Amino acid sequence: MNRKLSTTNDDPSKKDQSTVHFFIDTIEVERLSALAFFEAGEDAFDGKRFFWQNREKNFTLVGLGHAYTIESNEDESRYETVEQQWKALIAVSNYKDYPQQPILFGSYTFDPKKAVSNEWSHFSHAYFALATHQLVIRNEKMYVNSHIVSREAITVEDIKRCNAERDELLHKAQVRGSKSYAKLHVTSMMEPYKEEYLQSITQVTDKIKEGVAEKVVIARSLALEFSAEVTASNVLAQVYAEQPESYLFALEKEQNLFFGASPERLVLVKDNKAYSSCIAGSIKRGATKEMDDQLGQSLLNDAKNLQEHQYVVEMISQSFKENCINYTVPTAPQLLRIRDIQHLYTPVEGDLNEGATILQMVANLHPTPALGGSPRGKAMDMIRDYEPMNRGLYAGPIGWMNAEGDGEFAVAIRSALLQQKKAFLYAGGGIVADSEAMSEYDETLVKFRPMLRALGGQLNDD
Ligand SMILES: C=C(O[C@H]1C=CC=C(C(=O)O)[C@@H]1O)C(=O)O
Repeated sequence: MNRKLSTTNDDPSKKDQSTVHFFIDTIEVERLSALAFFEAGEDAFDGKRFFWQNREKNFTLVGLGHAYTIESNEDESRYETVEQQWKALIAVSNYKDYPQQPILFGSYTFDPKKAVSNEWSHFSHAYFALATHQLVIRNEKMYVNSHIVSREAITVEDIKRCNAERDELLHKAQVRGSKSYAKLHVTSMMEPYKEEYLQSITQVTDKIKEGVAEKVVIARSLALEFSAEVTASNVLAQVYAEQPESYLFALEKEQNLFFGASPERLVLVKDNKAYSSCIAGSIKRGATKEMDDQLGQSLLNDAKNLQEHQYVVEMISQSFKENCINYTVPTAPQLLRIRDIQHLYTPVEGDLNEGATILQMVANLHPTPALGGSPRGKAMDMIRDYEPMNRGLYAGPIGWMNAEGDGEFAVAIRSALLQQKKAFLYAGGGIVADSEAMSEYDETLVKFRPMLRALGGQLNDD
């Protein structure tokens, strides 16, 4: 076990120059379920927890409690604000003395120019947290970090309290394990603004034919109600069991839980290399292997989907060209098959320019034409004008970064917002000149399916 008292330096907030103290403690643990650790925080840290697992399942991060939060409602500068505050906080830490670095986790809304409203009113345009107790499981090794950040001097008593709290959580998680939950009971399912959505597809298609934009992604929501309050641990356990091949994420803010299972990497930065993925163009899975292969082949040869995909490849390649010394992009897409859907997929990777950071990449890449459109500015204007809802965190960047600037962000699709007895699910699709409203509608039904299944809801054809 490593143990050190806090280090101090200037305040990370630009506004206040008083001293900040940052205490870190790391212990290595064994036999701990990430879900059980999340659940163990249910009483003491309700509303202040997060969960992340990467697509490859070799990195899991769970956060309980907030040692430090960074929020911003700025438009252009929200990426910079998070970056500066995190760097300033890290500068006062002695993280190099520990086997596990502190990690900042959080998410950005899809569109900072659109005021957060309706179900999203509790969230900021940037919402990040350093956990009080942070579990990291990486390549079979497990570490729990505890963090205290304070303007007051950190006393031996504070550290004792923090360690006792951690030991209590570990005991709870190890002894109880993760619970098994009864199936959730949905009492109503509504499609808000269905007519407006169908109409918006026609309007957007007409505008694209007029040459206003090439591609615009339009989304809609489903609203569910349950017979009883649904807990975050319950939902997370369902998502965990149901979506083995995606990024899993969950982020609490007070009584709100934003969660999902996304196939889409926005960017991974590791040892000065950057990796992104172009995912656009979709078709359902087939009931038999033959049907599945036929559907996959027809997707690989479908001009409309290839066009939708190509806009994403061009934009992400351009971003890599600007931010990397060199980069590689395969010449043709392959299939990415996940439980409910198949996508066209092109991975992109490159060696980052000196000094380029993960949040600069996130700012540069988001929104790709897989969630916004092409050209970006025109597509965003059309989403603001025609899409009949507020996306909030849906389709925004969600992920983490460590003290040395490595990290990963996914695009928060296949996602939902849970508010006790209510949930809102979100899905969209790329609209090009020859898109048809009803087939776009059907595609959203396929994309709703993972979160709907996790929440115990059913579509007519299930
Ligand atoms: C907008 C969504 O998916 C995007 C990502 C992959 C494929 C897409 C498509 O084929 O339209 C969408 O661009 C969503 O899942 O809500």
